Amino acid sequence: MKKFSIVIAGGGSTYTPGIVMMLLDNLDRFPIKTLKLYDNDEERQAALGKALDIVLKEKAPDIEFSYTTDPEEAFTNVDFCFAHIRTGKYKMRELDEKIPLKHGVVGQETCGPGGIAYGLRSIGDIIELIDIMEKYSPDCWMLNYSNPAAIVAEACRILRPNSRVLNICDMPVGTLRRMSQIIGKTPEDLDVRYFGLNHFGWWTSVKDKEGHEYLPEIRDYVSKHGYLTQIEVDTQHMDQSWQETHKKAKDLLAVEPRFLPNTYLKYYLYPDYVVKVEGSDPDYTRANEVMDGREKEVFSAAKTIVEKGTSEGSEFSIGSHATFIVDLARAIAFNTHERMVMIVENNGAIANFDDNAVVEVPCIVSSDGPEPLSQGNIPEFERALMYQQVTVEKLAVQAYIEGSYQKLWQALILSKTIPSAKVAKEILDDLIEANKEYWPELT
Ligand SMILES: NC(=O)c1ccc[n+]([C@@H]2O[C@H](COP(=O)([O-])OP(=O)(O)OC[C@H]3O[C@@H](n4cnc5c(N)ncnc54)[C@H](O)[C@@H]3O)[C@@H](O)[C@H]2O)c1
Ligand SMILES: O=P(O)(O)OC[C@H]1O[C@H](O[C@H]2[C@H](O)[C@@H](O)[C@@H](O)O[C@@H]2CO)[C@H](O)[C@@H](O)[C@@H]1O
Ligand SMILES: [Mn+2]
Repeated sequence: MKKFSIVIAGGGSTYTPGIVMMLLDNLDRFPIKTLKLYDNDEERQAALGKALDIVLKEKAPDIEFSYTTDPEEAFTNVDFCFAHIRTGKYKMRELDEKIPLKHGVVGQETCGPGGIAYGLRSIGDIIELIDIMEKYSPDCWMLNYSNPAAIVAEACRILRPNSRVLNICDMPVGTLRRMSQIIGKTPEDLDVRYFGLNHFGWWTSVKDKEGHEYLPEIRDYVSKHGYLTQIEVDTQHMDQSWQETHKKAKDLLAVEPRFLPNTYLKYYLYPDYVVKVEGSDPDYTRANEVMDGREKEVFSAAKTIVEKGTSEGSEFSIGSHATFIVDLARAIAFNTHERMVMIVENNGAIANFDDNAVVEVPCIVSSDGPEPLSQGNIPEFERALMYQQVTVEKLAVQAYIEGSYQKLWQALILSKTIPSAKVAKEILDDLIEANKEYWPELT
């Protein structure tokens, strides 16, 4: 079997060890020749790189492993770039969450004003990464997890329409894992129909390979418990705030009882609840929870491995969300025609939605990339919500490209998370100040 060369961009990410461990667990399905880490923060990446060097020497000495901050070295002779960068790091995520909250508005990584702010920081760095990849390895595919995926994907569609970049999200697979537990199956047993935008969608069917429809059974469970399941499905997302999110799916289902909701809809359908009842603490948000939790755990595990000179007894855990990346890379590398929920240009997949909208739908993935599967017409309620949100995403990208204050203000006004043009302006002005180092100048 051919061996592949991979660069992980955002090598210092908290997800890097989980992805590397998962790659090692799948070497029989996806053999690796070279594995490189690339980051623009040398110190952060080296902390993980040194530990992973030890892990790889112990577990897969044949793989050529290295880490670098040099783009040419990182991107030369690679088949795949797995990208998960965070422009501005957790320091800026914290501000994305805290600034809106100060104005009584949802403060979230990818939704509402925080997501828009993050989007305007991410676009430039992602486009730069694509250009570097194309310069040094023109046939390379980028599997891009970097958030906010909806805005990043729209920017790629406009600015690099022919590039081999696939923007992806693990939420659909993560939630399918929960659904499969509810009905005593595994995700591999199930095929779904799904429509929406990234972090904004609904499942309309969950069937096994014999064609049995499980939607009613899952809906019945979700109407009582949300997606909360008894088994620990995911070591990284069991914090209280995520439990609340999975539970809240119950109330999302009440709004549209026919379909199963993506949990991120809570920020748009229950923003008042999120801010006032759920206990969004303006001084301690998810960014703080992640810095005190996942980031500390991952970096202290790395430190222990380096100090002991071995990974025995203090191993990194396998990233549960990371299997999606291997399945996707395999689909491209081996033309597997796997069915996966992907972020793509609509082009008729949702019949009564704009062709040029970036949507999230099931696709068949082959060596040519994803081919969207038709989801037919969607109901008026969902269509209207989606149209409002996709316009937010389009305006944000246009604002970035044109340097337009007006368009960014309009994007914020249109976000269902924001109550008025006045509040939108106040938040925008605070975000501009906080993002001076990262955003284009807006006039
Ligand atoms: N799409 C999804 O469903 C999904 C799932 C999980 C995580 N993510 C995303 O993955 C990313 C990483 O998340 P994290 O919590 O581990 O963040 P993190 O801050 O731990 O890691 C991000 C890394 O990217 C690096 N970086 C920033 N700009 C860069 C650039 N221009 N070039 C190279 N490296 C750069 C940083 O130095 C940092 O080491 C985020 O964008 C997050 O939203 C997406
Ligand atoms: O708040 P964070 O940084 O812990 O997580 C934010 C990411 O959450 C989603 O991904 C989850 C997924 O929902 C869960 O099921 C599991 O598989 O883990 C994923 C993260 O590894 C979301 O899709 C991402 O876009 C967010 O970045
Ligand atoms: Mn996601």
